[in-house]
This record gives sequence, structure tokens and C-alpha cells, in this order.
Amino acid sequence: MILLLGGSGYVATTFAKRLSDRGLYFRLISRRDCDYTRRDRLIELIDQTKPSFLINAAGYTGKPNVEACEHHKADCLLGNAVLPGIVREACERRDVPWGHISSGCIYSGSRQDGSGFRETDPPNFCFRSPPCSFYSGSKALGEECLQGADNVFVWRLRIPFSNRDGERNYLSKMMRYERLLDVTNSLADVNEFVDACLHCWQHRVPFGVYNIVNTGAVSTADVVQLLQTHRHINRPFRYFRDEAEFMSATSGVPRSSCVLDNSKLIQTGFPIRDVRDAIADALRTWQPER
Ligand SMILES: NC(=O)C1=CN([C@@H]2O[C@H](COP(=O)(O)OP(=O)(O)OC[C@H]3O[C@@H](n4cnc5c(N)ncnc54)[C@H](OP(=O)(O)O)[C@@H]3O)[C@@H](O)[C@H]2O)C=CC1
Ligand SMILES: Cc1cn([C@H]2C[C@H](O)[C@@H](COP(=O)(O)OP(=O)(O)O[C@H]3O[C@@H](C)C(=O)[C@@H](O)[C@H]3O)O2)c(=O)[nH]c1=O
Repeated sequence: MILLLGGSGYVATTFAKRLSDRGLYFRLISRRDCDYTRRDRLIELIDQTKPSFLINAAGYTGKPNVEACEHHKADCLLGNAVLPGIVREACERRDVPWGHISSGCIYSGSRQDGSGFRETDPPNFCFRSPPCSFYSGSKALGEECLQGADNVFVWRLRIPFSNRDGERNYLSKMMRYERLLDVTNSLADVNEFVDACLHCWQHRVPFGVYNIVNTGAVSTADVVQLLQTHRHINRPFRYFRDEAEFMSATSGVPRSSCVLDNSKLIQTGFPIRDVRDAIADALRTWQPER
């Protein structure tokens, strides 16, 4: 049985759907059912349910976006930096292997030679390497709390998308924002992300940090071109002149735009798709929100 924390969240519900589809037994836990942010409660839950694996898909992301983290710093630190350490302690005490959802947003840009950041590169968009958003800083601290742990996967997600229209889907956002910031990013099809995480556990690949993104990177303009081709959206898309204009027109919170290298994941045998193919496929099979 798999314990899945973060019950009401976007990523946890995606895991729940994929686990159900595969007929894998799991329990989706919300803080409403059990306050897993308290170590004693989490240990009790583990003792009662005896999971073979635990997935921590809980954290503070901010609604409608990471800007909210700047105004809710305590909740953000609790969810992203303190909670991973609590889950670590509980899982180590009860010898339960587990996976933690981290974020690629602890990086900005790419390596000097233009290639993507590897798992061994230190974060460069975090409190120890400012500037950063409060969200990114808190996620990097969360990873630090897991350093040295030997029974955990740290799965880095980045800018999720899928074929289901919705407020958390990057492709929906690109269709709805009045103006776009033209940056280059690695992205992840959220269903493929979940499948890759489950592959890590089911195939017993070595524990550690994994960048779980589709292969390659795309600019916003590339994504717009794919929207025009596959969704036939022919209205003009408007762009911010540059990041400075984006910052002054929005609430001034910097975003991480970055490229991640996923070759460590690919070496485990998971056949993740090229990002352009994955976006094109999502747009071709698009399910509009009702
Ligand atoms: N969505 C994204 O773009 C990305 C998300 N991630 C990471 O994935 C994880 C899940 O994100 P996502 O599902 O999108 O987020 P959501 O905000 O949709 O859900 C997170 C869930 O975590 C639980 N939670 C536990 N502690 C807190 C807290 N202090 N504040 C708020 N919620 C808390 C809540 O569930 P409940 O109360 O039901 O237990 C909440 O619904 C996070 O760690 C996030 O950093 C990484 C990269 C990209
Ligand atoms: C607000 C806004 C953003 N953007 C761009 C900036 C950025 O490249 C992209 C996403 O920005 P948003 O503000 O929508 O989302 P943001 O909250 O920054 O998204 C992030 O959420 C957290 C939880 C993560 O971990 C990240 O991986 C990422 O998914 O959209 C625009 O083009 N126009 C806009 O008006």
C-alpha cells in the first residue's frame, strides 16, 4: 500500500488517478483526515496503515501562482521546507522508503555551455544564491533537509501541463494570459511525470534526486506556435517586452526560467518524450474545461 500525502492537491490527485488506473492500492491523505504536518500524527498513521512506500505530494504553491508565497511566508516555509524534514524523520523511524515532489524552479537559466542543469549542480535561484522567489527559496531548503537521506527519491517537477484544460495547466495559462513572457523552459507532462516517479519506485532504481521533465526545452514563442498549429488559435498573442516589464506589470516576483537535463532519468530506462511532441500531443487531444 502506498500512502499519498497532499490529498486535495493537483499533483496528489494526478498520482491518485494514475495509481487507480494501474490498480495499485493507495490511500490519499489530506490534512483534513490526518494532520501529517505533525510528526507524531504521521508516525501513528504509518503504524496504522503499514505502507510499503509513501509519496509526499504536499506543499505550498500559492494560488493563483507563486506570487502568493511572498504574502504567506510561514505557510510556505512549513509546507515546503519544514514538512519534508518531518516526513523524513517519520519515514526513517519506521523504515519506509518514500518519494518527495520537489521543483526545478530552484534554478535559473542553463549551464554555461547552454546545456541543462544536472542533479549534481547546486541551485542558483534560492535563498543561498539570490535573487529568487520565496517559493523557490523554500523548495531549495526543503531539498537541503533531505540531504544525506538514503531511502528517498527527490523528484523535481517543472511547469506541469496536460491535455486537460485547467487553471494549473501551463498550456491553459498560455491561452488565457493577456500578455506572455518569452522565456525558455523545461516543462513536464504531469501524467508522464507521475508515471516516471512510479517507474522509479516499481523498478527500484537507486534513490536520489531526479529531474523529471520532458526532453529538451521550449520558448514561449515555440509554445505559441504549437497552439496556433494544433488548436488553430489565430488571434495575436501579446508579449511583455522583457522580464523587467513583466516584473513591473505583475507583482514583481521573479520567475525561474530554466533548462534541466533529464538524462539521469532516461538512464533508468524510462522513455520520456520530447517536450515538443508531448505538447503537440496534449493539444491534439485537448479536453476543454466545461
Ligand atoms: N503545480 C506545480 O506547478 C508544481 C508543483 N510542485 C510541487 O508539487 C507539490 C504539490 O503541488 P500542487 O499539487 O501543485 O499544489 P496544491 O497547492 O494543488 O496542493 C498541495 C497540497 O498540499 C497540502 N499541504 C500540506 N501542507 C501545506 C501547506 N503548508 N500549505 C498548503 N498546502 C499544504 C494540501 O493538501 P491537504 O490539505 O489536502 O493535505 C494542498 O492541497 C508541491 O510540493 C509543489 O511545490 C513542483 C513543481 C511544479
Ligand atoms: C502571470 C504571468 C505569467 N506568465 C509566465 C511566467 C512563467 O514563465 C509562466 C508561469 O507563471 P505562472 O505565474 O503562471 O506560474 P508559477 O506560479 O510561476 O508556476 C510555477 O508554479 C510552481 C508551483 C512551480 O513549482 C513551477 O514549476 C511553476 O509551475 O507564465 C506570463 O507569460 N504572463 C503572465 O501574466
